[in-house]
Amino acid sequence: MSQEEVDDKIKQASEAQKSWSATEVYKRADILHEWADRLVEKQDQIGEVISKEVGKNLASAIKEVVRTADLIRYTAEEGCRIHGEMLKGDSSRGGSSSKLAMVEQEPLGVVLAISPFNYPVNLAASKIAPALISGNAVVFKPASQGALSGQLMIEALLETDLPTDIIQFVSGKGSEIGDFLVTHPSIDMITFTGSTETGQAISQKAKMVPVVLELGGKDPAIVLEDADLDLAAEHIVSGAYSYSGQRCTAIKRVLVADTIANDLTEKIKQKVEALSVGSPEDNATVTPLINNDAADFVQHLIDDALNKGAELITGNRREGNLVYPTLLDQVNSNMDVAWEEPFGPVLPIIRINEEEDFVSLANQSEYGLQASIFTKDVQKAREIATKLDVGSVQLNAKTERGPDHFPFIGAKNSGLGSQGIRRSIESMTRDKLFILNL
Ligand SMILES: NC(=O)C1=CN([C@@H]2O[C@H](COP(=O)(O)OP(=O)(O)OC[C@H]3O[C@@H](n4cnc5c(N)ncnc54)[C@H](OP(=O)(O)O)[C@@H]3O)[C@@H](O)[C@H]2O)C=CC1
Ligand SMILES: O=C(O)[C@H](O)COP(=O)(O)O
Repeated sequence: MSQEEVDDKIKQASEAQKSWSATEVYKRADILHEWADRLVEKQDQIGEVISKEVGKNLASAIKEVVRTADLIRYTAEEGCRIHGEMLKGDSSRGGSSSKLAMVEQEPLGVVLAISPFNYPVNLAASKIAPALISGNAVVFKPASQGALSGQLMIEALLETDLPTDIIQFVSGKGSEIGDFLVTHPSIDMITFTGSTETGQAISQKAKMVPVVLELGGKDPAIVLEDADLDLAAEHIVSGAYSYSGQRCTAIKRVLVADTIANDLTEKIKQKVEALSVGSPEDNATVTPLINNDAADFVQHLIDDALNKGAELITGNRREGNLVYPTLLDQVNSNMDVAWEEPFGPVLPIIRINEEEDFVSLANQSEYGLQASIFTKDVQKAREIATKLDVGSVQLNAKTERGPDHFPFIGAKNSGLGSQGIRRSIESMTRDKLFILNL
């Protein structure tokens, strides 16, 4: 789309929003439920397009559509439970009980939703549904690779009774229309998921509008001496390699006590070598990466680590965009793979000798999305968790965003604000007071 077309779309959204915010919440909820029904009906069709468009295995792509329908239904229900509050004035010194404030949640206006390629339906709906239930209009810009899936999802929404101008689908490269969108005077809020680089640029350009950002990560799996190593290996492999590591919440480094590192590495190796590698149509776990640059970057991380003395446990094979699952041991802080987010199927193992290094190394990262701790000692896990500079800590399980109603937060360069159904609704509304002076 040209900037003129985008401008028209934003104006239409802004105009339509006024009557939408006056529409009863139960009617907005009915529309969202209908949207969820349509998505479930079309799960095979949309799943196939996701799979072909972003190379996600077909079963996971279909699962993404069904998960999204659940998210939308939960959002519709949650929106019906937002009631505001009543405050009495006599709780502050000098105040009076004849002053009563009704606090209501008002929509912000037009929400700009920008989503990444890797969950083109789920991460779009997790922005669109909360915006709609709270009375906002939405301008939705999908990732260019992911735009067809996004369009199908919006077509399903437009089959409901939603007034058509409330949702505006805007296509075009972020590098061409991104700045125009994020600085447009009729955009009242920006909700973005994508890379840290793009997110930081958006937050610098956006003028006086709330911005919620979910960005990159370098989630560590911290494995303590007493951990159940079979459980840890199972979660680490599924966390690191599913969808070829193209998840913000993928496990992107293992910090393991040196005394158990050999055993853990062997268990991880066996599971990695059992992963299916191949095409999305055949439901392989590891499939070709989104583009050639992404595969080049992962290859650079592997080469850099090997040149600097890392030990290749398995992998380091490539066919075009397809990078075979790669496991590296003896990784140290001088290697790029210790710090960079690969967004691909390479996992570094970093051996830890001093207990305090678990936390210090985890926190040295610029990112702070999630962390996993594997141990039988809940008290110790809790002590470590309180020191980790991340949004969420998982005990004895892989890092992950779901379930979708949990708050999802990125600390440091991993984000700004909080998502998760209720938090997303709150981020798209503001308090408005009507004060009775009786
Ligand atoms: N924390 C989280 O919740 C998640 C974080 N991510 C992170 O996202 C990254 C991968 O996703 P990817 O799609 O490559 O991320 P990008 O940052 O490249 O793109 C994300 C979105 O931003 C758009 N965009 C690009 N440039 C601009 C701009 N100047 N202004 C406005 N919008 C712009 C893109 O459009 P276009 O495609 O047209 O360039 C796309 O829609 C990883 O770093 C990953 O960690 C991913 C999922 C979840
Ligand atoms: O983009 C991502 O990585 C998603 O937010 C991950 O979601 P999940 O951890 O629930 O799969």
